Amino acid sequence: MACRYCTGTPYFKIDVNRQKEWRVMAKIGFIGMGNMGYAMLKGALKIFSPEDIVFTCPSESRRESIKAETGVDYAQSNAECANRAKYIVLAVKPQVYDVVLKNIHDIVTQEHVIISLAPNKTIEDVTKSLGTDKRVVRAMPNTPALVGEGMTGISYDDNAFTFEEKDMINEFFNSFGRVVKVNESLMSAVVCASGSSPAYVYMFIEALADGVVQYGIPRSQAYELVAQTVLGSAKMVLETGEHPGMLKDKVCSPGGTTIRAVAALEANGFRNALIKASDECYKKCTGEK
Ligand SMILES: NC(=O)C1=CN([C@@H]2O[C@H](COP(=O)(O)OP(=O)(O)OC[C@H]3O[C@@H](n4cnc5c(N)ncnc54)[C@H](OP(=O)(O)O)[C@@H]3O)[C@@H](O)[C@H]2O)C=CC1
Ligand SMILES: O=C(O)[C@@H]1CCC=N1
Repeated sequence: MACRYCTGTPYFKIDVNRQKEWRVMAKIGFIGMGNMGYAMLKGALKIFSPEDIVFTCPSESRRESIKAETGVDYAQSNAECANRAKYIVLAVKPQVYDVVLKNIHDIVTQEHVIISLAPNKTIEDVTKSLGTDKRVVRAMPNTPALVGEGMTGISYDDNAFTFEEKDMINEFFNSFGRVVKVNESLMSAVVCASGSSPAYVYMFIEALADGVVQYGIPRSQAYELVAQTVLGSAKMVLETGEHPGMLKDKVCSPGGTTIRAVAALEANGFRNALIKASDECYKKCTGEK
């Protein structure tokens, strides 16, 4: 028998009375509980209570373990999850979007707010699948949401949502970090800036730690030294408002250690490597070869 998560139709017939019961039970429904869904859930629980949330994912053991860990109840199918929440987060890979959107197609109403996380799916793509009267927010969060330090870019049609809904959308994304609203044409650039870039930041931390472990610092101390430095430097940019170049200059004593390291980075194409990484990321988002 086909798995209920893989078929295009809800696996059960919707019971109208049960539907009403579900509707009042949770505000936010996560479909998919992988890296991003779990990070957002954990972050959101710093503000929302478990009763405000419902989730689903195909693996029963994962559903049980997340429920045991967080107290958040799960739905047994995508359709049930959509039926139990107003704000539905599509935290699944783009490859399974079609099947998930078919699962929830008959459940989603004009009252729902669909939050789509896939980098290459436009608001129009999702509304085409669900019906053009359906309301979609496109969002690009990142995994630091897990520790309440996420960064999310969002895009939506201002006229499609009430003030209360816009407040709730902001409250939700702010519950696990910061949020900025951008024009949808800039969402691929947001993927490069904050969606994918945590991976390169971890590479930076790992490489810098490798560099100093050579000189005898224990690895755990190397990670602490480097990670706190990244955190502090990021905070300087956010909180002082100073240009990153000025902040860099303040570290580079004339004839000192830092400028020598900076020169080595420039000689090895440090900035260029990051700009080229953004180019590749952008191309992947937009489908360009
Ligand atoms: N990871 C990241 O840093 C970021 C990811 N995103 C986007 O978020 C989305 C999710 O990514 P990510 O969390 O990394 O992916 P994962 O693969 O880690 O998680 C996907 C989740 O969806 C579940 N799933 C698979 N098939 C179905 C189905 N048919 N119905 C319901 N659930 C299903 C998976 O279950 P199972 O594991 O059992 O297959 C898993 O729980 C993607 O669109 C991604 O591009 C956006 C920003 C950052
Ligand atoms: O790599 C990806 O496709 C997803 C989107 C942004 C981060 N992870």
